[in-house]
Amino acid sequence: MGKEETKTVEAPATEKKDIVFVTGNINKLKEVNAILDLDKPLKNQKIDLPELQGPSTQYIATQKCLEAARRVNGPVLTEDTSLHFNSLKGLPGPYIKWFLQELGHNGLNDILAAYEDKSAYALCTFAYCEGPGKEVQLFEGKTNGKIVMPRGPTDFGWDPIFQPEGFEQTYAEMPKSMKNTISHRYKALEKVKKFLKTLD
Ligand SMILES: O=c1nc[nH]c2c1ncn2[C@H]1C[C@H](O)[C@@H](COP(=O)(O)OP(=O)(O)OP(=O)(O)O)O1
Ligand SMILES: [Mg+2]
Repeated sequence: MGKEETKTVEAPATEKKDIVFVTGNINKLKEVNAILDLDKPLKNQKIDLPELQGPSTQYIATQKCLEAARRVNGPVLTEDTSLHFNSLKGLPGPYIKWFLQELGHNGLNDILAAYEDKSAYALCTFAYCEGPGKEVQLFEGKTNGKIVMPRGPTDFGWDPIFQPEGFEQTYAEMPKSMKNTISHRYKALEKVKKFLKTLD
């Protein structure tokens, strides 16, 4: 009887549901786990969530996170990455995935051929939602750089054509350990880390 009682008292500690990181992108997951370096890595569900078009990266990130919370029915973290060309007033921005898919690295360079200014910035937006219909909180990280002809391994998105400010290498050329200390994702995760601590 005493044992039963003890169990009941301990229950609240495990009542809190684990946060699920919802992404269809394996490379994001790898970087997030490398950067967060938690004792207990984030749980992951591979769902390629629909992404609405919208007036801002914040709007798109918020809607995606709400959809993730609905599907998982619990606390979720989602992430959106956009790549903004300054000459194009920030485009392709959140639509970079489709531009990259259709045009490739060379095509993205071609778009900028008409402009002197090749500067760009990578923006990472993490979104947290505790459950269906709950408020969404956003955490942003931004890294400035420029668009260059592709250099380095081609295993992750537009890494070969993004050269961060202050570096001679593209994201793709530098060791992962270097990218993970200067990247848009790293900067956003610094904020996520602080926030996660407040939940403990
Ligand atoms: O650090 C990065 N370095 C290079 N490329 C990157 C990076 N991070 C995202 N990417 C690519 C993937 C996708 O082509 C687009 C973002 O689109 P985005 O919707 O956020 O990613 P996704 O659909 O692959 O995964 P998710 O299921 O989390 O939405 O930029
Ligand atoms: Mg996506």
